[in-house]
Amino acid sequence: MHRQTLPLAALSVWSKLNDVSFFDVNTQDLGDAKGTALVTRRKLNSKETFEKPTLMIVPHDLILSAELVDECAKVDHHLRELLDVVGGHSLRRDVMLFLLMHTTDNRCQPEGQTVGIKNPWTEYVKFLPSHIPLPTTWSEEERMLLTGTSLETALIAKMSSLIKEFEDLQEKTAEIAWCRKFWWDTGDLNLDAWILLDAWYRSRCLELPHSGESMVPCLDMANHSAKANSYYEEDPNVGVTLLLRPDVELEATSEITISYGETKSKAEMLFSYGFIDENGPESQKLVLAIEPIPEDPLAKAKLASFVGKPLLTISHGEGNTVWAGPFLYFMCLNEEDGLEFKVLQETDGTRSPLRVFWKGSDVTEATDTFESLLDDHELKDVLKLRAVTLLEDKIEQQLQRLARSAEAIKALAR
Ligand SMILES: C[S@@+](CC[C@H](N)C(=O)[O-])C[C@H]1O[C@@H](n2cnc3c(N)ncnc32)[C@H](O)[C@@H]1O
Repeated sequence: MHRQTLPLAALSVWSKLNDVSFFDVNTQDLGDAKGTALVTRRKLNSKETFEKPTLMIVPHDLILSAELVDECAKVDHHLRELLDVVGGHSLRRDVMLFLLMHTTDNRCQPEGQTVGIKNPWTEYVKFLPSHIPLPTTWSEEERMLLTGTSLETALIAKMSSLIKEFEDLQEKTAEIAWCRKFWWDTGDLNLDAWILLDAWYRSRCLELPHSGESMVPCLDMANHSAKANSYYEEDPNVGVTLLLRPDVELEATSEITISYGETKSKAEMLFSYGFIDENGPESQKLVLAIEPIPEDPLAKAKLASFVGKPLLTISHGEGNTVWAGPFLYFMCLNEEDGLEFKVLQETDGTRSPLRVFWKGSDVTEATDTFESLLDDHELKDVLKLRAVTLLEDKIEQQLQRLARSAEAIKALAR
């Protein structure tokens, strides 16, 4: 999408105009590896002081949260119209529509009107990067690198939901004159632009105690570290404050970092932020989707009635490898073993949803606990062996896929 950008050097002017205070902190471009970052202007020390050194204050009215979207939609009839037609699905999608309005080029219409009402975000979006290395923005070849990893199916699902959202936007706004003029007739708005809006949101939003999931201008220039030297707080009367952690001593031009989430796995970091922090949690996890056996006549009923998602998780940490796959136990059972599906007649004559019975007892709410339900069965060892055999098959298939992916990576590197 054609959009205006502003150099990082102009951010200090924007900050002054919008009352964002920086204390001893600058923004700096760290190049392709990390993009923009916050760095110290001078040596800072939080050791031996009682005051928590404040690095930045962002006023409350700049926080892009559900509240700001609602407030803006009250005065901006174009944004209101857009939200009425395609909004209301999720906060993420509403914020993406808000950002879309602010990136829509405000070239004058013939009658002298512009689209959307200006606010501080109209300029701030011009500082946001045009590329974020989230897997959704990777090329086909780069996506191949995820073959056989936990992210492969997650990325396929994410791409298909982004495509659906974009097509929905296109279809529902096709007859709105200003959308047609600025987006569709010019071809200015395409799927890549929608993917970038999603990447902005996911890589820059954070959870605030009062405002909820939000984007905070300027604070969103802070990069992540598992050993972050700073943290943020929200005061609803003031806004968001960035503070130096206690016992931190930093030289001038050191990077100021925050934590994007201490418990996030490496896969989650790559999926939502486009990088892996080598200092992040050590444990390695592989999550695979399990499909029922195609010849199983009960396959559809099992999928429909399983509590939770049919996943296999293999985790490795502290010298130990463990697996969990409750669907495998359910998947390997047949009617002869004691499994039954029934649709019951309710007292009002209606039919109940599918119910699952194991050896005569209703276990509809417990289909993810078959590993223990099997313990009372006279053939429990045989049944459990079937589940382990399915697990072995799944791992074997996975190893073959990983080997093919390794060959593809070698070919790419040549
Ligand atoms: C909230 S933004 C931080 C500012 C960003 N660097 C920029 O250029 O605008 C989050 C993005 O910064 C980058 N990033 C943050 N921490 C990083 C790190 N430790 N290593 C590599 N990239 C990082 C990733 O691209 C991530 O999606």
